[in-house]
Amino acid sequence: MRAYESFVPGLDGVIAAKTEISFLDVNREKIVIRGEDLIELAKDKTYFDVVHLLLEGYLPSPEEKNSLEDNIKKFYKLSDDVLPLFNLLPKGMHPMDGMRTVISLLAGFDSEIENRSQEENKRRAYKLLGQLPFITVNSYFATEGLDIAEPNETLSYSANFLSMITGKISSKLEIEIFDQLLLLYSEHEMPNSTFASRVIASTNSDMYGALTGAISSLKGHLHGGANEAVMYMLQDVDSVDAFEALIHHKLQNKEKIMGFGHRVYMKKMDPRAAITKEALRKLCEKDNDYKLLEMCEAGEVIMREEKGLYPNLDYYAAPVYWKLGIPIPLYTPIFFNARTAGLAAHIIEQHDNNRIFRPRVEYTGKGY
Ligand SMILES: CC(=O)SCCNC(=O)CCNC(=O)[C@H](O)C(C)(C)COP(=O)(O)OP(=O)(O)OC[C@H]1O[C@@H](n2cnc3c(N)ncnc32)[C@H](O)[C@@H]1OP(=O)(O)O
Ligand SMILES: O=C([O-])CC(=O)C(=O)O
Repeated sequence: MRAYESFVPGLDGVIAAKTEISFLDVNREKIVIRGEDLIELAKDKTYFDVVHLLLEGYLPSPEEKNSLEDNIKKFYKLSDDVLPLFNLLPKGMHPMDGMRTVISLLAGFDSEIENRSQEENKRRAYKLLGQLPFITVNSYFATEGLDIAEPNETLSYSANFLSMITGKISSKLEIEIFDQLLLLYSEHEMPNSTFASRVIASTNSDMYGALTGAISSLKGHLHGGANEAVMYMLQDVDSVDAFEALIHHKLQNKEKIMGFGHRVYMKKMDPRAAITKEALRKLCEKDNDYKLLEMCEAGEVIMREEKGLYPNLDYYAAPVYWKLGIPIPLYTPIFFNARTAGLAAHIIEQHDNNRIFRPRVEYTGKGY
C-alpha cells in the first residue's frame, strides 16, 4: 500500500531541495557552483577560491582570499582539550571513524552550539575547515600508533596539509595537484552525504551532527570510500595484463568495479575524472613511471567496451593520491576534508530555509 503514487527506488532523479549552491548540468558538461563552472575554476583557481565562493557566494579578490586563508590558519592547531581523544582511538580503526568521533567531540566545545544563525554557522564552518587537516591526518596517525603530526602555520593550507601527511615539503607541482584535488572534491550538488547532512540539519540539529552523518555516508564504498577501494584493486596486481585480467574476472563474477559509474553522469565520463587523469599523467612524467596510468587506461577501455561505463572522480584520484605519497586509508578522509566546504554551505542553506524531511513508504508488510 502506498501513501503516494511516487515511489522511486534510490530517489533516482527525484528533486529533494531547491538550492542556490550547485547543479550538475550534465548536458552542458558543467558543474555549476553559484554560477561558476567548477571544471573551469580547476584550471586557474585554488581550493580557497571555491571555499569562499561556496560560503560567501562569490569568488574572492586576491586580498579576500589571503585574509580568509590567514584567518583559517589560526585554527590549524587543535586545542589541548581535544588532543587526548586521539590517544583513545583504537588502533586499526578507520580514520573516517576517528574523524567522526573527533568532530562529535568538538560540538561540546562550541559555546554557541544552539545558535543556527548564518553568521554563527559560517564561523564554525571556517573554524572546522582550519582544524580539519589536523583532525584528518592525526585520525590516521593515531589509529596507526604513530606520533601526532604538527601543523606548520607558515605554509599554505594545501602545502601544510600535504606536508603533515608526508612529513616533507612537497614540490610545487605536487602541492598544486593536491590543491586541485581539494577543489574538485569541494562540492557536487546532492550526493548521498550531502543529502544525509541536509536531512539531519532539517530537524534543526547542529552542524557537527550533520557533518558526522555525512562522514558515515561518505565512508561507504559506493560513495567516497570508492577511492580507497580503487587503489587496493590497483595494488592487487603489478602489470597492465594482470589488471585487465582482474577487471574481466570481476565483471564475470558480476562484481562492481570501483571508480566507475555514477547516478547522475551515468554513461558519460565524470568531467572531474578527465582533470585527475591529466594530473596523473603529469606525476607519471615527473618520475618517468607510467605503469599506474597505463593500468587505469586499460581498465577504462574494458569498462567502456564491455559495460558502457566511464570513470568517476575516484578512479583517477586514487593513483594521484598514491603518487603524492599519501597512505590509502587517508583517501576518503581527504575527500571529507575538502567536501566540508560544500557540506557546510548546504547545512547553512537548510537551516536558513527549512522544512523537515519526512517522506512516506510503500508498505509491503502483512495485511491488516
Ligand atoms: C565521488 C563519488 O562518490 S562517485 C561514486 C563512487 N562509487 C563507485 O565508484 C562505486 C561503483 N559504482 C557504483 O556502485 C554505481 O555506479 C553508483 C553507486 C555510483 C551509482 O549507482 P546507481 O545509480 O544506483 O546505478 P546501479 O548500481 O543501479 O547501476 C546500473 C547498472 O550499471 C551497473 N554498474 C553500475 N556501476 C557499475 C560498476 N562500477 N561496475 C560494474 N557495473 C556497474 C550495475 O550493475 C547496473 O547493471 P544492471 O542494470 O545490469 O543491473
Ligand atoms: O554526486 C555523487 O553522487 C557522488 C559524487 O560524485 C560526489 O559526491 O562527488
